[in-house]
Amino acid sequence: TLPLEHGAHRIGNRTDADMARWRSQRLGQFIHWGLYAIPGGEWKGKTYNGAAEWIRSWKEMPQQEYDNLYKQFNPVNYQPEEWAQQANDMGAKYMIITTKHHDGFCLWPSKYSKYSVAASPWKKDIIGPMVDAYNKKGIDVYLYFSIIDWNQPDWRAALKTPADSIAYQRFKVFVKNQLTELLQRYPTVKGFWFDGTWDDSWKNDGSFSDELEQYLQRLHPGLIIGSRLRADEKGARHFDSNGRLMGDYEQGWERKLPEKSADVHGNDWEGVMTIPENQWGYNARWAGHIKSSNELIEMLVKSASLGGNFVINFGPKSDGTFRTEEVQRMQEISRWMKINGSAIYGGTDAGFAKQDWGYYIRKSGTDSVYMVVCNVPVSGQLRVKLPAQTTLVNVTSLEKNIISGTPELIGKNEYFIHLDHKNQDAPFVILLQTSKDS
Ligand SMILES: C#C[C@@H]1N[C@@H](C)[C@@H](O)[C@H]1O
Repeated sequence: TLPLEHGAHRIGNRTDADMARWRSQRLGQFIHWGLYAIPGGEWKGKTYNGAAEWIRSWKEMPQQEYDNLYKQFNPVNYQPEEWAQQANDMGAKYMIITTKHHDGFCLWPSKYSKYSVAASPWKKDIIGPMVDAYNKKGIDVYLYFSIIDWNQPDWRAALKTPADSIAYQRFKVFVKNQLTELLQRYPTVKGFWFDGTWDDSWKNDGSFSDELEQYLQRLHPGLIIGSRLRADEKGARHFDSNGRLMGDYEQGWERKLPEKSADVHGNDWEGVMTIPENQWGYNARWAGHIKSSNELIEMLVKSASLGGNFVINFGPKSDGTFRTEEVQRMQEISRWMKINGSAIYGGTDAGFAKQDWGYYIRKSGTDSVYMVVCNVPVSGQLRVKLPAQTTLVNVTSLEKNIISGTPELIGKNEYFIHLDHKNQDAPFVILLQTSKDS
């Protein structure tokens, strides 16, 4: 292995209580909210094909006009308690909020930037009431923070001249000041979700990102920071030049999920997912494929079965309300989680071979293994193959009228579970109690 000063400083997952709490939560809510919700993907009658929160980068978007949108930010229907209530009903155990996206607009009245809610008609802090409302519901809060900041004159994507380096030095002080300010203002937050760390200026400064991460951990012990913050001294991101994960969990699963256990190498990881194909901020016109609640539930189940967290993204409108399709999905997921949440919370990779009918999830540290059935076989029966020296003690379903009769033993550690449940309109869950043969 290469001698790295700014590569991974820990081999293997964190074992402390803060990380165990994160690992048990499994379902999160991402919220992308900011000035981009005002145009909502449209500008002077034309629609922007990319993600709505990137509209400022659209060549036909006059950037000065975008930057002046702060004069219209006035979310008169913003009700953080309602946001927290619907997230709690959905079963989210943590929430990630964009404090500042790439456009640099701060949803808190930062001392270090004029480009914040303080300059808008709204004037007031958005983040504080949100953190309080979610924490009151027992939901942890993580702060999304974009390193890219199109509003800061000292931001550079690359350092081409000595003047660039001097400006970027000032920018790094600005970043450290804002992150310190966020931790001082919102001491109950559990971590940062960094983004916008792909440019050369950041990638080629592994020592700074390493020192910044250690500084933040000292300032706020237990802080959880994913692999997207850092680069090592050779510019490697997420995994250092020796292939070891940097940060506390793999944070690269954006709009995609691992397929099998081998894809995550036993690391903690988190997948973040949009409901449309690629819209994080509010877009008035959702085009293309819009994921159903069943699709999102299956992704959540798949993530838990592979030992990872799953975070569903929502993009509130500029007035502070949520679009109907998003409210519908929160309500449908809420109904499913109220019946089946025990299979998700504290769930992890069961170590069983994947089956066509769905996913196994082990309740961490126990012999309880949940079967989440997404595809009922035409035979109407489910094959269950247990590891060697394992006996099936009991089989129950989390809903009534799922299983018919008792499981049929068909060979060494292999059973058929016969189903009563024919018309499947959502995944259903069967709990296997197993025991190790003495
Ligand atoms: C690209 C990109 C960004 N990363 C996602 C989490 C959104 O914030 C998107 O704008």
